[in-house]
Amino acid sequence: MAFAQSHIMAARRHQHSRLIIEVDEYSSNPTQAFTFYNINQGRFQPPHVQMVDPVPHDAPKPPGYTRFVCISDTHSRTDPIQMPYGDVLIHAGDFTELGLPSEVKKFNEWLGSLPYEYKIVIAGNHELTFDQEFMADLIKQDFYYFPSVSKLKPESYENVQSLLTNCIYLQDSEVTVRGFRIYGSPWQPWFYGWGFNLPRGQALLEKWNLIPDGIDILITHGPPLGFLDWVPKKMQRVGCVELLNTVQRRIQPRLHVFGHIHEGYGVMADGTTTYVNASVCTVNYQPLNPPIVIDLPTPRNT
Ligand SMILES: Nc1nc2c(ncn2[C@@H]2O[C@H](COP(=O)(O)O)[C@@H](O)[C@H]2O)c(=O)[nH]1
Ligand SMILES: [Mn+2]
Ligand SMILES: [Mn+2]
Repeated sequence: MAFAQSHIMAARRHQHSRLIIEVDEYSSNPTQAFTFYNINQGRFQPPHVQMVDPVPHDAPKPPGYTRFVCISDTHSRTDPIQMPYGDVLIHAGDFTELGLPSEVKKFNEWLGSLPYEYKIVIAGNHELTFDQEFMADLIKQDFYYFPSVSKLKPESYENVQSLLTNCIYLQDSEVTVRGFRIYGSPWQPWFYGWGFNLPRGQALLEKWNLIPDGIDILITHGPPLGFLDWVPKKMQRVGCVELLNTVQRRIQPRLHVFGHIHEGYGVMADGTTTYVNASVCTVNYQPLNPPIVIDLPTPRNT
């Protein structure tokens, strides 16, 4: 009996224990990490890793599917975007230039004009006012790096999230819609000290460790290493190594939507997860890339 009980306990512990992701030895050099894992493991190569053609906007939705319309990096330039039919809108951050309340209100009005059943939004590094710690530091530095934000009164942005009345805003949090568990997080690797920047390695891994097991759709502002994260002018991979390891080894979502690296617009898949870089704006901040449509089978009992 004692054996049977301890055996059951061990099985339970196994069932509830979570895979621990550790900081990668190549964390601080993503280009080197990409080369190493490609040569030694073929980690980013066919046949399991492929570019994917996006679903045409006029393709009929298969019965029993939910249609996701994915956009990112609209940077207050929504007017020319042709929005396709769909059920759920996902915006992966950088909807403004500086997170000014006037920009947030305009974006919220635009969201209100769209017909989707659910609209899910996260912040990016340009939504400065959504990052409360960033704003507190900025005030201490007398707005040295962002003088145009200095005219804002703290009362106008302290509760800036509440201006987003026409969507579900996620910030290290999750929501279930149509049976899909969806998690959103704005953090990305440090680059010139914008909002929600964190150093590569342990600091970012701690944010990814907040993502619960069992998430179906992950939304982050930045890409994981090796998926639509290439910056041609620098000849660099800039995706987060810890995000890749968390996505591929622990979360294994059906869909991972991000933006941030405008040059990486497109769709890839690794056999488990479909990766969408939904940047609407090009590297010159022109809103020329169309929204990306993804159909997923709707979970039963919803
Ligand atoms: N070499 C790197 N370039 C980066 C990184 N993060 C962003 N970028 C470049 O900036 C644009 C636009 O980004 P935004 O957040 O200001 O809209 C992006 O397309 C890249 O060219 C980085 O970590 N390293
Ligand atoms: Mn952007
Ligand atoms: Mn960005």
